[in-house]
Amino acid sequence: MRQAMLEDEFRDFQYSVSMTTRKPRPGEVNGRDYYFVSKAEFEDNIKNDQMLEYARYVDNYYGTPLKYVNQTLDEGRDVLLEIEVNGARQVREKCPDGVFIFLTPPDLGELRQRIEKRGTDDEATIDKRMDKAAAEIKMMAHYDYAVVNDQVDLAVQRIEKIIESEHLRVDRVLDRYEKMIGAVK
Ligand SMILES: Nc1ncnc2c1ncn2[C@@H]1O[C@H](COP(=O)(O)OP(=O)(O)OP(=O)(O)O)[C@@H](O)[C@H]1O
Ligand SMILES: Nc1nc2c(ncn2[C@@H]2O[C@H](COP(=O)(O)O)[C@@H](O)[C@H]2O)c(=O)[nH]1
Repeated sequence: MRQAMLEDEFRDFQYSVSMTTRKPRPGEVNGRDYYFVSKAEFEDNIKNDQMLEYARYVDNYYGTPLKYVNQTLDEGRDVLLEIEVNGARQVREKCPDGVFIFLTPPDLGELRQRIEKRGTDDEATIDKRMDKAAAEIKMMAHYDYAVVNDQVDLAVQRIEKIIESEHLRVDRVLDRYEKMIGAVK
């Protein structure tokens, strides 16, 4: 589902395309779903400080290239990162005003069925992904919101509401109102 659904629903937001050393799944397109790179290329990006964050996840690197995120934020637009928990912790440290949403399956049995149905992973990899999923749920306390992905359209609506509300937070708009008051003095 990745960005196809999200971009459709969140027209004002830019989805950040991650970099990974994972092999593309059937139908995945380089530069749209991920930048698929070699381990050496990924490690070069780390060495050259070109990643906002990165992590190892089930035998592969995943990370967010910094350049695109900075460019989008400089244009005054929101950036949507869909990343695992270790990366999210790094982003929290670097971007404390970010909003952190924990997206969770209805339960782990359902998640296993979904991954099996996708048909892209062998049994050992599915086991590793399930272990990760269980461990990640323990990190939920470090997030701002929890959204259950029971149905994609409902999950999207919940995320959209969070983003809308976050834009209305006083600490995000106060500056604008103070300028308004200042202008009439
Ligand atoms: N609400 C849902 N109902 C049914 N199937 C779903 C739902 N959400 C996701 N899926 C499917 O479950 C599988 C695993 O989804 P999941 O979101 O974990 O992986 P993904 O979309 O490939 O991206 P990523 O793991 O990188 O976040 C995918 O095949 C996805 O299409
Ligand atoms: N830390 C990061 N995690 C990422 C990034 N892009 C994706 N992910 C997460 O990896 C797992 C596995 O993804 P999959 O496509 O192989 O199923 C999943 O939890 C993604 O959210 C990233 O840039 N940084």
